[in-house]
Amino acid sequence: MTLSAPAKINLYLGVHTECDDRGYHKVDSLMAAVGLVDTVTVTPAQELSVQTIPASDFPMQKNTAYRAALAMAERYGREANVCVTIEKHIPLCAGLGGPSTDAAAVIVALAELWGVDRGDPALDDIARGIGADVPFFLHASPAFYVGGGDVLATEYPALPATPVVLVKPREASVSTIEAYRRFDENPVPADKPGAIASALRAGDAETAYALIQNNLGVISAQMEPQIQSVLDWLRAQDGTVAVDVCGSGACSFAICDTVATASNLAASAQQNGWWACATELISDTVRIEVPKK
Ligand SMILES: C[C@@](CO)(OP(=O)(O)O)[C@H](O)COP(=O)(O)OP(=O)(O)OC[C@H]1O[C@@H](n2ccc(N)nc2=O)[C@H](O)[C@@H]1O
Ligand SMILES: Nc1ncnc2c1ncn2[C@@H]1O[C@H](COP(=O)(O)OP(=O)(O)O)[C@@H](O)[C@H]1O
Repeated sequence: MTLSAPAKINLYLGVHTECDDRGYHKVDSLMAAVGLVDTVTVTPAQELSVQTIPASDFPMQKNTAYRAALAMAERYGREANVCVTIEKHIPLCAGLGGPSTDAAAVIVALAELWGVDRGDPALDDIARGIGADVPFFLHASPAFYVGGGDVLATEYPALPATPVVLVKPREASVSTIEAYRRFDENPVPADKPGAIASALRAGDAETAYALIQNNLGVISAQMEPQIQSVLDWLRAQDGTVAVDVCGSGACSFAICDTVATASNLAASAQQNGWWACATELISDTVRIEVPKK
């Protein structure tokens, strides 16, 4: 079975200083999937294995896909005897949710193989046990998450296939843990999410894009000056409608007026030595690919 596992951007990220029992910050997170995908293949095997292309520099057992398979096996009393191959396209330490979407793809694949209803709430519990962003990839996009950013509050109508450019300084990487730690040292207050949530509920994409914000991204840009350089550059370009950091970074995104703007900006960003990709907002999260006849 082959699945496409998309990246996400945060249209709104509001981190608060309060933390829950796990030490997770209270987070309001409004996420949307984009068309940049990892491709995850899950096939029956003698035992569980996970490999990535290109190969990872960390043990298979630490891969979120491996952890998700074990958690599924434990919950449903089954053996996770599958070989998982992940073609990686989503950059690491980017705030694009790469590890989270890969984990969600394995949850969806095993649920399908074992006849588990995709609406089973246990899947959300397993997902949030792997990481705060994982539940998002099991549901519709865009959607609003509360709690630690891992509890679904509202799914919204699909947004138009809006052009987006993603730009990441190649050497920059921000650890999510470190970004939250620095936030605690010097918290930046967040505006309330009500206005952007209302715009999305009404299907008013233009108003929603004007209200994009991320108070954790402010911290990440302070931690990594190259993120600030990318933000400044994107904001100075013609045709960018809204610009912000993806989650905790180090990637940033711009909503663009046209497909041509997104692809021209990706080309110019690459000439600046940055990783960049022109893509668009999509309405699906993890999806099982139907084999071509
Ligand atoms: C910041 C966000 C925004 O979407 O994502 P990324 O930018 O990393 O993609 C999320 O809040 C991250 O989600 P995710 O990357 O899944 O985080 P996890 O693996 O669950 O947590 C990593 C660490 O971040 C901190 N953490 C995470 C979530 C949260 N609400 N409060 C926290 O303090 C904790 O220190 C935790 O140990
Ligand atoms: N399936 C996976 N794909 C990529 N990285 C993974 C995966 N599973 C675990 N990791 C680890 O997660 C780290 C990136 O995590 P994180 O910074 O939270 O990503 P992001 O911010 O891009 O969502 C990698 O450096 C790697 O060690």
